[in-house]
Amino acid sequence: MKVSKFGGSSVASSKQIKKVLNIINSDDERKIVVVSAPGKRYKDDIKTTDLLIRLYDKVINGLDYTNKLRQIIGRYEEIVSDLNMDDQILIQLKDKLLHLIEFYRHKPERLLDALKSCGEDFNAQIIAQYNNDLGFPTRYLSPKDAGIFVTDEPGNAMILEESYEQINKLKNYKETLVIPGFFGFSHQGDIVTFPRGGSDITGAILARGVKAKLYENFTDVSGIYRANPSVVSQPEVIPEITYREMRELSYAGFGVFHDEALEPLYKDRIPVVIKNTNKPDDKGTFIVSERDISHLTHIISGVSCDKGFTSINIKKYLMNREIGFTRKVLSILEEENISIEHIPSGIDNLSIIMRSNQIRGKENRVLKQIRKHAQVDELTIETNLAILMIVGEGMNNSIGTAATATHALSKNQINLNMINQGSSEISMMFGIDEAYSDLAVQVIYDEYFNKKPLEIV
Ligand SMILES: Nc1ncnc2c1ncn2[C@@H]1O[C@H](COP(=O)(O)OP(=O)(O)O)[C@@H](O)[C@H]1O
Ligand SMILES: N[C@@H](CC(=O)OP(=O)(O)O)C(=O)O
Repeated sequence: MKVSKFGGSSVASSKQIKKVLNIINSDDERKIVVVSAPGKRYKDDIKTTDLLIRLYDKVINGLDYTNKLRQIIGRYEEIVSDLNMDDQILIQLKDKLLHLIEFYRHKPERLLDALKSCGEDFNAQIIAQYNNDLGFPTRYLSPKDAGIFVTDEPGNAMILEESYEQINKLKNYKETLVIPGFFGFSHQGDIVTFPRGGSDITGAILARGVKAKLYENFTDVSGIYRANPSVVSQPEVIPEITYREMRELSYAGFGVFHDEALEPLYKDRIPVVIKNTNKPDDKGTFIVSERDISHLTHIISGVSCDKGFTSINIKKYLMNREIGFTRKVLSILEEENISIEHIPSGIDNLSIIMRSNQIRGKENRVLKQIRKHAQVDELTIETNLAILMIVGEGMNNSIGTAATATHALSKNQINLNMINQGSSEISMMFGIDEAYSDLAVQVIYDEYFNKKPLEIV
């Protein structure tokens, strides 16, 4: 059995939905289908999820929201009418939105999640009904009926382990199931969404639950490129990549597959393939637990860069001798509920790197607390930092990877604020100024994929 997830661009219009259904109906093993909300039909289009967030903003600010409501229903109206379906369903969708607005008006966090979930929920209902009308037995299943129970953290849900037992029973359905991505239900019965892009997570949860032989993730590109295609022109597609390589690359900005979607998959070693809805015969990229690195064509698999980091830099003479120093500093961040990403350090210095949105608005308080409790010699804060990540299983067995990268960056006047090599030795991380992030990816791509011969020891 395969679980197949179709992203927003794959279900953005009736034309795309027909392609999706051709793919599903051409393979009997595609029994569980996860769909996103209608995404962008063209470059400057607005995703339905973003329209729903705008609707929420209007409601919460007491503004007239009729136009926003019309715009959202308009997305589904276009699909329903192009598919020649009965437009009665549109009345139900509108009533559902109005009911949610009324019901949760005084519970903003609940309202936001409930409205956001409608994007995928409405699409799943329409797609299931249309395929069933075509004569392919198909059933819409809500995440509640599918057994997707999650933690009660609005916008940031995590699957509860006990869900998997109920999800496993989905194997018993005779029909093809269409399940909306992006949300689950708390034990109290509330809708709770995953982080943005979270339909990938729903697909992964279902794939693990039914122990699928393959999790297919259909999108608008023919696999994972070695670098973001909006930064590097026509990058190569990666044929095969391991979970841990993918985790590091998606952490640092490979938006094509959600980094949290790997977690449910890696324990049961369920392989993933990223494929193109518009070119389903292209091979795509396989994400697997292990790959043979004895005949590598490239030392590194890919390069990515993510912006929006902040670094707190601390210097203190004899820091290495002071027991509990790092703990003292980290507990200040913990008290402020700030999660941190990296802690590169030396004998007398320590940097703590976090996503800027974690510390925004709390900077002065945090610095004041560090000064007060840690008696440091120097304390600075750097914003607008980017993290450049060079990743590849081949790095472990090769020499000179770091030298090649640093040489390429320095030749292009890109200053390195920080270098960190993970103990896994499959990645190297550089802290650079945000302004250089695109250039850094381009020069690393050129260095490794446009000319560099292999040197394996
Ligand atoms: N390294 C990469 N490889 C492939 N696509 C990437 C990469 N980095 C960023 N992307 C972008 O990810 C997009 C697909 O992800 P997403 O927009 O979430 O698709 P979907 O609508 O299918 O969910 C691609 O169109 C591409 O622009
Ligand atoms: N629709 C949600 C969830 C999602 O996964 O969408 P997409 O498949 O378009 O990335 C979002 O926009 O965040």
